[in-house]
Amino acid sequence: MRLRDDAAFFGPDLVGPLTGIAVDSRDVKPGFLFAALPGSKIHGAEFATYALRMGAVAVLTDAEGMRYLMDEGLDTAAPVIVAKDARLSLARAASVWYGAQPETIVAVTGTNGKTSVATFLRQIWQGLGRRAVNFGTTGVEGSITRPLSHTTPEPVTLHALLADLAGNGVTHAAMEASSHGLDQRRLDGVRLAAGGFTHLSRDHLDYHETMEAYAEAKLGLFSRVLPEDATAVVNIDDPIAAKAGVVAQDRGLGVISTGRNPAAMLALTGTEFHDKGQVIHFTYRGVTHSADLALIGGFQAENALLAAGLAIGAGEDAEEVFAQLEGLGGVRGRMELAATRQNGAPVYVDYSHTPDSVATALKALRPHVAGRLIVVVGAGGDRDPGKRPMMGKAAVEGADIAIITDDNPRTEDPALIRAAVMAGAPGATEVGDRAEAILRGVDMLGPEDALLIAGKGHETGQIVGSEILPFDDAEQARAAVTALDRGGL
Ligand SMILES: CC(=O)N[C@H]1[C@@H](OP(=O)(O)OP(=O)(O)OC[C@H]2O[C@@H](n3ccc(=O)[nH]c3=O)[C@H](O)[C@@H]2O)O[C@H](CO)[C@@H](O)[C@@H]1O[C@H](C)C(=O)N[C@@H](C)C(=O)N[C@H](CCC(=O)O)C(=O)O
Ligand SMILES: Nc1ncnc2c1ncn2[C@@H]1O[C@H](COP(=O)(O)OP(=O)(O)OP(=O)(O)O)[C@@H](O)[C@H]1O
Ligand SMILES: N[C@H](CCC[C@H](N)C(=O)O)C(=O)O
Ligand SMILES: [Mg+2]
Repeated sequence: MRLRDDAAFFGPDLVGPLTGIAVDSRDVKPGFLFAALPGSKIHGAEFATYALRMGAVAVLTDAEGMRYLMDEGLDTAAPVIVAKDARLSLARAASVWYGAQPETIVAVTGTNGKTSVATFLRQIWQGLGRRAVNFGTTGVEGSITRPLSHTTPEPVTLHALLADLAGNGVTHAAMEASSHGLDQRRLDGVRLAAGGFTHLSRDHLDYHETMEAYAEAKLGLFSRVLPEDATAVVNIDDPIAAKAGVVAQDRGLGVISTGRNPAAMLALTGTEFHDKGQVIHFTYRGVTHSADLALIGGFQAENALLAAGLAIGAGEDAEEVFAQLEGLGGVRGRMELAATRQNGAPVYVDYSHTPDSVATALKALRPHVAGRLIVVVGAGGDRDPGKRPMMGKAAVEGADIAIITDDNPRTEDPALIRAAVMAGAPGATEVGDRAEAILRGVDMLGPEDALLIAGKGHETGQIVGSEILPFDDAEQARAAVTALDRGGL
């Protein structure tokens, strides 16, 4: 294997075949290339000696890593490859190493809506008879299922997965491109047919620091990762997504614009909400269409349309794609009707964990609620602290009653996280224990009311410290309804 000309080689040529690639020294086996990457806490080069002891036969690193190795006086017969951008070289190396990828791969980015769009796209493909998967936050779903620990896996895991999918006959894959994944070049070795952009709002500033840097990371999908024969599908209601369309157009890529803006090529022109979802009217290249979607929330219609645009952009016939829309099923933990009280009041579980998505989810429910809208919400620990009061504000502004509780505290003090959320939520009630908060919310429900449990969606555990305790919002909602309606409490 040769990494392209943006890398320099030090030491002797590689002797013998490589047997694998690892980014973590603890995963190295004899014959491996060890990618010693710059980290947020430590440089991977600090683990090179250990990796070599475990049998690594080559090391890939950057200039900083090389300096460290020279300062340490690393004495090895193994070649050291120094790349300008070691993460990019790793992505390309992993792509070459694993080789096979499904024929048609689409990536979707944006602060919210990635999992939803990827899932809808997979459903559209499956409806058209394709062997398809979506993968990201909820693992690999569709024709094949697998667990995943990242929304966008790092390159070695990603390319091992793509080769596995291709080997199992999967021809179509819809993947999520997280901003961390784009910034760290995790998907730069993936051969993409199309890329989508939902919208950008505040999140992950603990990592990106500024909204500009966050937007720049997302735009990388369009300025760098998509090949020139790919299509960009962007929601032009959002200014940054619209900018992605311009970036793509400037590079000569095909562009399909979507959104409520009448100028969009695939434009959402009207919505009628009903009990089970919404009838949408839309135009594509000037021709009008309608579809009855079994999905709650205007934003879900926007996601469905973006998914349709991506299917078209990746080569499907538009009319056949639109015929699939009525069959779309909801996404686990996204506006999921988890339980209904005997008096008819619904309890929804939604993965809204940013200020914008809390506001969007509450706004989406409003037309369906004649009485009071109640929300149970909290913010995760070890994540952007600046979003906490903004989430509290979105909760009290969008709901009639807000209960502030714990999400995943991780290594932080949960009381301090709640205090930060409460600072933006005057009039809200604080209930630390999430199960109790859900029970209290369910207990308040009158016949015309509705409850939204926001933040954890499909998650089945609560991360407290370094432990993951079993916890499932939908299950807790059902338990609370059963206990209250059958007189169990
Ligand atoms: C903040 C972030 O993205 N971190 C990623 C980064 O790790 P890091 O910079 O913190 O690494 P570090 O601990 O400083 O270590 C530096 C290097 O030394 C290596 N190491 C470390 C210890 C050791 O014993 N041996 C060893 O070789 C590490 O593998 C790493 O390559 O590089 C690692 C290897 O590529 C990633 O696994 C790791 O993801 C961590 C686990 C993570 O939690 N990432 C999250 C925030 C993330 O990526 N989330 C997005 C979703 C976001 C969304 O909601 O949209 C995702 O795509 O999942
Ligand atoms: N198009 C959209 N516009 C605004 N909010 C949305 C949109 N789509 C989804 N949401 C909100 O964001 C939440 C998360 O949706 P989804 O899981 O599809 O996003 P995601 O981008 O994959 O999130 P993550 O970054 O955590 O993986 C939903 O539960 C909903 O509240
Ligand atoms: N991918 C997001 C998920 C957040 C989910 C929420 N439940 C939390 O723990 O903050 C993140 O890692 O920031
Ligand atoms: Mg996701």
